[in-house]
Amino acid sequence: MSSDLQQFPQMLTVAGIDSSGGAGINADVATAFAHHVYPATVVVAVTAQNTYGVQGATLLDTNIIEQQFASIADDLAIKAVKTGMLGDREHVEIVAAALAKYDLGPIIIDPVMVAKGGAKLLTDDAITAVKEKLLPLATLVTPNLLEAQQLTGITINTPADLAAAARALQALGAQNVLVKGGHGAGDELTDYVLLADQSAFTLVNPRLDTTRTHGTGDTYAAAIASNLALGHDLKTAITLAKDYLYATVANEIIVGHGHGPLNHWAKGE
Ligand SMILES: Nc1ncnc2c1ncn2[C@@H]1O[C@H](COP(=O)(O)OP(=O)(O)OP(=O)(O)O)[C@@H](O)[C@H]1O
Ligand SMILES: Cc1ncc(CO)c(N)n1
Repeated sequence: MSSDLQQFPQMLTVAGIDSSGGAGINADVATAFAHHVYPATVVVAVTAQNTYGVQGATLLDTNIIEQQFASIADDLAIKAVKTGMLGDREHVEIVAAALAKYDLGPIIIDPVMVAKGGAKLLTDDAITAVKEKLLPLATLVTPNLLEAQQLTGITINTPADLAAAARALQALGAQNVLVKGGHGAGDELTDYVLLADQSAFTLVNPRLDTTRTHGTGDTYAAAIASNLALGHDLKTAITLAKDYLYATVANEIIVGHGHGPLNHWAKGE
């Protein structure tokens, strides 16, 4: 369908719902709204979780997942898409097929594998499908250190290892790579970015002394997708997203008793 009316910036998140509201689709929607971007959602999984951990998860029937994509593609003008929790191999493949079928703009793949409390959000046998089906579609892939190691088989101990892992992710087909450093040691956290033109840069921030970091990875990728939907280039989109993420962690809100959610009002814009 077409219209001459100027469409409001729109992004799509393809992920799981978090009953406690802090991660997954909930974080993505909050992030998009805070960026004045309209979020559409393809729900892949429903989770029962809170700030202590994940108590249950159900993957939706693949037919309704395909239908959600079709409904959105028939009507909305999506300018960027991000994926989060995809659950298992079958769901990774269904999502990859839909991403290849529809033009949804730049594709951010957040290869979510394990939740903060340690619960698995992706089965082991799905990792091959992520590598073979999703990464070749990725404008940007945003693994944390553990996910980068799982996807590449490279143990990351040094900056050289980090650079090698990012290159290996490009070799698997991702055009641009952001390896997040939240799981690193020390007082400073370093994210490493390798762009398609082979230029690389780091984003360094102090580690904030807080346990309220539920949904940091989701929020980061959703902020990048939102910035791309707004028309920013990728480097600017990543830099602005990092600023947004830092503010949401730095300005704590007290919700729950474990790894609490972020403050999406922190920027107040
Ligand atoms: N305590 C903290 N202080 C400041 N920044 C943090 C903190 N924890 C995480 N971050 C930032 O959040 C971003 C995402 O971190 P991380 O590597 O933990 O991703 P993730 O494991 O995908 O997150 P999630 O657990 O939500 O899936 C990184 O840029 C990291 O620097
Ligand atoms: C639904 C969902 N997606 C992603 C994560 C990882 O932050 C989570 N805990 N829950």
